[in-house]
Formats: sequence, C-alpha cells, structure tokens
Amino acid sequence: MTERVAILGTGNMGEAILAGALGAGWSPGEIVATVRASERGAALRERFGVVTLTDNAAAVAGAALVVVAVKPKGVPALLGEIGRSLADGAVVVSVAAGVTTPAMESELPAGTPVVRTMPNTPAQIGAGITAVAPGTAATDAHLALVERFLGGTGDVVRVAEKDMDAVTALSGGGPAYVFLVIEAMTEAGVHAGLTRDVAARLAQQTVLGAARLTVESGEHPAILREKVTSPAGTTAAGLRALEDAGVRAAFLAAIAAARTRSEQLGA
Ligand SMILES: NC(=O)C1=CN([C@@H]2O[C@H](COP(=O)(O)OP(=O)(O)OC[C@H]3O[C@@H](n4cnc5c(N)ncnc54)[C@H](OP(=O)(O)O)[C@@H]3O)[C@@H](O)[C@H]2O)C=CC1
Ligand SMILES: O=C(O)[C@@H]1CCC=N1
Repeated sequence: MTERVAILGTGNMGEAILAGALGAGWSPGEIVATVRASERGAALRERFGVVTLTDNAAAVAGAALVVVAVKPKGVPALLGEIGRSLADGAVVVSVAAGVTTPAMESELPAGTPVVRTMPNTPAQIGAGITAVAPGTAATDAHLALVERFLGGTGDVVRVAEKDMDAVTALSGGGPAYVFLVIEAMTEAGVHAGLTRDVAARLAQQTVLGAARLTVESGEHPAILREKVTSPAGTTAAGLRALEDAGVRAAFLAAIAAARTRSEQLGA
C-alpha cells in the first residue's frame, strides 16, 4: 500500500479506523492522525506508532485519502481549513452522521472528490461494516481507494446517499444496541444466580455465535429462532416475555428515532 492517508479528528471512531487499518496491514508510516489535545496525540503515537499533528492543513499535504472524523458540527470549519492544502486528486471522506456530500462539496474547492461513509466501532478489530456513497466528483478509482482502506476495517457496502440516515441508525449506532443487549443479558444471568464472569461469557459468546450462525448458515433468523424454540419449552416462555415487553416495536422505534436524529444533524 503506497498512498498516504490522513485521519482528521482521531477520537473514538477515528481511532477505531486507525486500529483496523493497521491491523489489516497498512503501515504506521502511511497514516497521519490529527488531534486537538497534545496528550491525546502522545497516547496515539505510543499506542500505534503513527505521526500525530494538531495542524489539519499540514496533515493533508501529500495525502491521497483524507478521512474526516470530527463531530458533525465541526465538519464545515474543518473542510474550510484544509481545502487549499489538499493534494491534486485527493479524495475527502467523511464519517460524520448526517453531513451530506453537497454540504461537504460546498466547503471545498470546486471539483474535489468527496465520499460520505458510515462505519461502526467494530472497525477497531476488522469486524466493522461501512456504507459508502460518492459525491459528484468521486470516480470509480477514488471509490476503489476508499474501499481498499476501509476494507481493512471490515465489510464495505455501497448505498445511495438517500439511504445514509437509515444506515447510520441501523449499523452506525447498532453496536450500542447490541452492547446494551449483552449488558442486559449479563445482568439477567446474575439475577438468575450466575457469577458475573460466567454470565458475561455466556452472554457475549451467545450473541457472537448467533450472529455468526445467521451469516454462515444463510438461513433466515426466524427459521434459526424456531430451531431453538421447543413447543411449550423454556425459550417459548422467554420469547413470550420479550414480545409482551414490546422488544420488536422498541427496535422499530429506536431505529426510526436514530434516523430522524441523523437527518436533523445534517439540516
Ligand atoms: N462513535 C461512533 O460509533 C461513530 C461515530 N461516527 C461519526 O464519527 C465522528 C466522530 O465521532 P466520535 O469519534 O464518536 O467523536 P469523538 O469526540 O470521540 O472524536 C472526535 C475527535 O476529533 C477531535 N477534534 C475535534 N475537532 C478537531 C479539529 N479541528 N482538529 C483535530 N481534531 C479535532 C476531538 O478532540 P477533542 O475531544 O479534544 O475535542 C475528538 O478527539 C462523528 O461525526 C460521528 O457522527 C460515525 C460512526 C460511528
Ligand atoms: O451517535 C452518533 O451520533 C454516532 C453516529 C453513529 C454512531 N455514533
């Protein structure tokens, strides 16, 4: 891999992308990461061996790929800061919720290729999924570079930009919903008399195993669920309690609320 990459705003998501890319074989010398606080830079240098800077314009000089990973409200100012320093043909990628490609393009020199993406934090261990949607000047070659870099952090899927707020709600924030489920199942196991360590192990591996089985068997989750649910058995009793509590409706409401919030962040 020969292109230089700049990650601007290396917080939770930026660090997860950095860790995933390095784990996939990108070398620390190919990536520069920017931060606002110098102590944060020192921690990233020590952990990953990358160069860190606080000057975003200096960081993008010579970079073929620029990943913007600050909070949505910080994106316009950051793009204004780097526009004049971008290398010829550099592609600017944003991971920010809600920020559209026209909004990015309006802050950058005319014709700058931009790509809106939505990753998630399992990127840190190469198990993420990122949706990508190109702006008007992004070519297949630009998308190929973006997909090669983000492919190191997990799966990559192309979507229409109009679907990005729904993606943000489902997979961008999705790990948080699953962490909540793992936390709740663990706590329930403790309530049922298991030690916390055993309950945590059972909950984590159950979620991991069920996710893998869904992917690797290719079977519909409803069929897999039926195979667990014996007539008048224990699982039927548990599922009944979940349906009574409105779990299915709660997920519909959660993802609708998150999609609305993503739309608001971009407005
Ligand atoms: N967290 C997640 O799971 C996901 C987040 N995203 C998107 O990623 C983006 C970042 O979110 P997240 O990582 O959670 O937020 P964080 O606050 O953890 O990360 C943002 C980082 O950018 C730094 N920063 C802010 N302004 C500048 C600047 N001008 N120059 C350099 N560094 C700067 C912040 O420093 P300081 O703290 O010192 O201000 C912080 O370290 C958001 O736009 C979000 O929508 C997308 C998918 C998933
Ligand atoms: O909560 C957020 O706004 C960001 C975007 C998706 C995940 N975290």
